[in-house]
Amino acid sequence: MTLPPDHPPIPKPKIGVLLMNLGTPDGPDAKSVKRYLGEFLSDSRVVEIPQIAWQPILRGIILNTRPKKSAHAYSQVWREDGSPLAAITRLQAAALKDSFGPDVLVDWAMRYGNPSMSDRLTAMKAAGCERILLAPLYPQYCAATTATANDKAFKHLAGLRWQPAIRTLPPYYDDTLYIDALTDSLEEALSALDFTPDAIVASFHGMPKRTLQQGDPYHCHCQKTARLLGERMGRELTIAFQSRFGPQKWLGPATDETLVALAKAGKTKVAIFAPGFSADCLETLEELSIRGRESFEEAGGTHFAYLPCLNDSPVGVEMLRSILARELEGWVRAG
Ligand SMILES: C=CC1=C(C)c2cc3[nH]c(cc4nc(cc5[nH]c(cc1n2)c(C)c5CCC(=O)O)C(CCC(=O)O)=C4C)c(C)c3C=C
Ligand SMILES: [Fe+2]
Ligand SMILES: [Fe+2]
Repeated sequence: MTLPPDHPPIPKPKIGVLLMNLGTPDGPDAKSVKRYLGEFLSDSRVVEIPQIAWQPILRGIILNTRPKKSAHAYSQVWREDGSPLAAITRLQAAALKDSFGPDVLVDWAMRYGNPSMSDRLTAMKAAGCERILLAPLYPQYCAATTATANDKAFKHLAGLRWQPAIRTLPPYYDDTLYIDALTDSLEEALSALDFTPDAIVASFHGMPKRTLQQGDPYHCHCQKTARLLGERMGRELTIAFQSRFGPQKWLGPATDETLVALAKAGKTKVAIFAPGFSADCLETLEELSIRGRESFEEAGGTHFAYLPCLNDSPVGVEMLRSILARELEGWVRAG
């Protein structure tokens, strides 16, 4: 059908899959980190203190002290292709690119920083995506991660005359595909070690404890992932929560304290991994692999191994492909 000359162009209908992760600074320097943290920590889903009280603390204290320290941490893990979190998410999107047929576009975006969700959603619309699967890459649901990523996408859609139809990827913390992928990945990494760990620590990102009482299912999702994984692997896992921030009480036990307690209890050989992160990042490569090792060894630990996230490993990508394909059912014919 030919359109009248004054009709806006209508591209061939397509489907979009948007992988969404947290975000990261553009560079490992204090200025970039300050910009990133300013956006991240101003999100009221992340810091649930009224903005009128929080912004003076954030702008007056935190953004004048933390960026320099964090920039140093980022510089220790920065790769040739950029921040690990962004580089790995980009590789995951590239690996999934041709998975769902020629009419399905796969792209990626960050909740804070670049590439921005608005940019990538605009590009998807321009390419003809009339249906979009938003995929927050967080296995365990948390308002501070999953919900805010979806919120940001919906805020962008609120400005569109012609909105695409939307689906969101549910959390997959207890999905057999995820538990199996973690099991395969961990067993391979454990069999390559030159020691047998006395303990295996599953470290999840922490959250303020009151979010559990307020009804966020994050804590329960983490516990269930660890239980299912332990059952599947036939070994006990030690669960811990990392990255405490600010003076409030956070979910525990804390990862740093757990590592020290293990070493002091004579469990001097430890392997640690972070099942809640779909990609290695500052929190795993610097906080666990560098600083975690230091505190463990200072407390008397002798053998320490950090086991990588699923990242863009074949088993990790295959798991993502399967859960995304399931969410696309009815939009894309199986095949
Ligand atoms: C109140 C503060 C924070 C909450 C709540 C929080 C929740 C949360 N975060 C992740 C995943 C990641 N966080 C990362 C970095 C990071 N997180 C906080 C604070 C909170 N996180 C800060 C201040 C930082 C920045 C680094 C620093 O200055 O220490 C990252 C890594 C980003 C990267 O660039 O590599 C991830 C990933 C989850 C899953 C979560 C709640 C469940
Ligand atoms: Fe965080
Ligand atoms: Fe719980």
